[in-house]
Amino acid sequence: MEHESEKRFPACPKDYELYEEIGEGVSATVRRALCIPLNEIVAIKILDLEKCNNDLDGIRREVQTMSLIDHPNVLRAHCSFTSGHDLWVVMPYMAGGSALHIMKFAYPEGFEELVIATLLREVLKALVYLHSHGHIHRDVKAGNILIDGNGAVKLADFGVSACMFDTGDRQRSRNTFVGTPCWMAPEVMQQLHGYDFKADIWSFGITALELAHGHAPFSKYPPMKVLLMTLQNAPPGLDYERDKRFSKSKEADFLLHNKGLPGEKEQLSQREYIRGISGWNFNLEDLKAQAARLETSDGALPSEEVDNISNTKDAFDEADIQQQIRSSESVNNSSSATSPEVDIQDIQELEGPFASAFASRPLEALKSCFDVCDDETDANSPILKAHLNSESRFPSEQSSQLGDLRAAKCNGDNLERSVSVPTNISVLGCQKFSSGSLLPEHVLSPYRRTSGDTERDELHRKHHNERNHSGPLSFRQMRDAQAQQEPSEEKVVQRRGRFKVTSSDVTPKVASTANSKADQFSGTPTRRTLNGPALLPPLQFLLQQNAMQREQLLKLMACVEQTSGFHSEVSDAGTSDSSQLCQASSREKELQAYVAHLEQGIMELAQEVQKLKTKNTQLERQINALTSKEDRVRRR
Ligand SMILES: Nc1ncnc2c1ncn2[C@@H]1O[C@H](COP(=O)(O)OP(=O)(O)OP(=O)(O)O)[C@@H](O)[C@H]1O
Repeated sequence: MEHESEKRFPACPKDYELYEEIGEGVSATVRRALCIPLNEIVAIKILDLEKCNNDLDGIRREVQTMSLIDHPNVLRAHCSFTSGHDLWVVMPYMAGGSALHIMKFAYPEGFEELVIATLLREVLKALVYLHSHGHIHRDVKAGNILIDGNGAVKLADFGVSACMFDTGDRQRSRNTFVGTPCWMAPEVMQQLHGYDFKADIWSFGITALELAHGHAPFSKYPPMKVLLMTLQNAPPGLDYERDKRFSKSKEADFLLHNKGLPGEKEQLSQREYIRGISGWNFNLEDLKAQAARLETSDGALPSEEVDNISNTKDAFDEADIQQQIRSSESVNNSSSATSPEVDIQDIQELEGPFASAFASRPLEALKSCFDVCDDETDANSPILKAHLNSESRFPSEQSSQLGDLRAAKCNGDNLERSVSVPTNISVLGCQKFSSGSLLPEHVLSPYRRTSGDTERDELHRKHHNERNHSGPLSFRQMRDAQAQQEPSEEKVVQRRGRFKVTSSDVTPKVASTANSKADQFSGTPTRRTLNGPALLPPLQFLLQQNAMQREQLLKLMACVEQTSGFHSEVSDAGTSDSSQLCQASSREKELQAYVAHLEQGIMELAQEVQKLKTKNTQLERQINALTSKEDRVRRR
């Protein structure tokens, strides 16, 4: 355990000299700073309390909880205090930046498997710790995986993000989300039955995909569409056709193909899935309309692109997701069937079999991604102690890749090159940088602008404009989007971390008409009892959707065959495999069978009711006969 915080960090703004901004969230900015009395560099997260609709005490409590956290993989606050309208949270400065930054500037297509495994392993340790202490992180994402100057990986933003979440019931209104809900678990979006630590596991999975692909699933889409797709589709996952570079673990194979899952569990899983979709707390048509409006109104996606997306990517994503339904259901099933303790135990147990897949000295893999800055060296870091003196050992595949990079000239002027050359390459091929290539001083930071450095600015602009719906939306971006979507700030009805739920241009949702399939599909905010008639409309709707998607897929496949150069885009969209079509149709068949089964059940119930009615009539007759007999006897 670290005991950095045993140093007394002053709780007064004048004791800190603020330097450049190193990060920006919805309601907070993060700045590098010097703690003057201790002569130590720190990071200070400055939260604008006016933008946070929680009460101050609640925030204080959360920050206090944060300072009680003591785990090498969880970033712990040194101290916190208020300054005017702001809350200052003083934290250790993580010189390596976030996994998101490293990825954006050096590995835009995602990290190597070894690096991903290493990062995730450290994050899992943090989550096991938090969950076993009854905490939910609620904001697991690459942007919150921070790396210090020694290569230690820490999960950041615990407590700080939590305090931005509130717990009130979702307003029954047409909601507008500002921010990106890419990492948000469906149950958190639904706000129906609450959520637990499993929400973190969802975000963890999304983060894994983010690290693998360079962006979170659906990150190109506007928030409302992400919301819709997350709720509508089965959980995203790796596509082993597209992601051939990743090894296929036995565990993943098991989950993907549901091998050995007993029939009863499979049924339970199916029911879970259907229960999930029939319990939506969203009006599907509203969401679609809003997503469509956002796509065109915010100028993020030109209409052509929107068409492309809706005609290609969506369709393929859908098919891709259909293929993954089995695996996701088995995951859902197993997680829902076990207690939190059991799940945590499972994670711990997984360490054994998984351990062999990781680097024997995991941080070595990370150390290849950035330099160690001597002045940032933390002698107390257990990870540093374990790894600092170790020689890098890489699997042959990675070595050859490094060899390629080694061939590249290390030129400080070439930013892209300088950020993509790992430390050990610098050591081998050229003079080692005294500070990390990924340290803010040397990496092209989106937040740091050096005057006269037009190349940086250009790259910054490029990256800033790319994927303007992915990753942490900058506050300015969100403010602009918000300005378009929300006529006034008063309309905000809820704020959940990065997400704002507003009631702008909203008329209270009137109870859906009985004929509205969409409304029936979306469900009502109160929990419904699961009965046959209630299930039929959503299932029918799902069938319809499946048919439409299949049609789209067939069209697209024909199109792909004709059009050259389209293939990469298609495969990028995550599908193109005819087996997915089979999956979709087998899913359709399964659902049809289920509908038939339900219809039969309903018929049987109707017959039963009829029998009972007849019996009832007979009993009434008997009672009448008895009563008249009794009357007659009495009269005599
Ligand atoms: N202690 C730290 N040391 C170094 N950089 C940090 C530190 N804390 C945060 N950052 C940087 O600041 C960025 C933004 O952090 P912040 O927590 O404000 O935003 P976010 O998590 O992306 O958004 P939000 O809090 O709104 O969900 C991080 O991604 C990281 O790059």
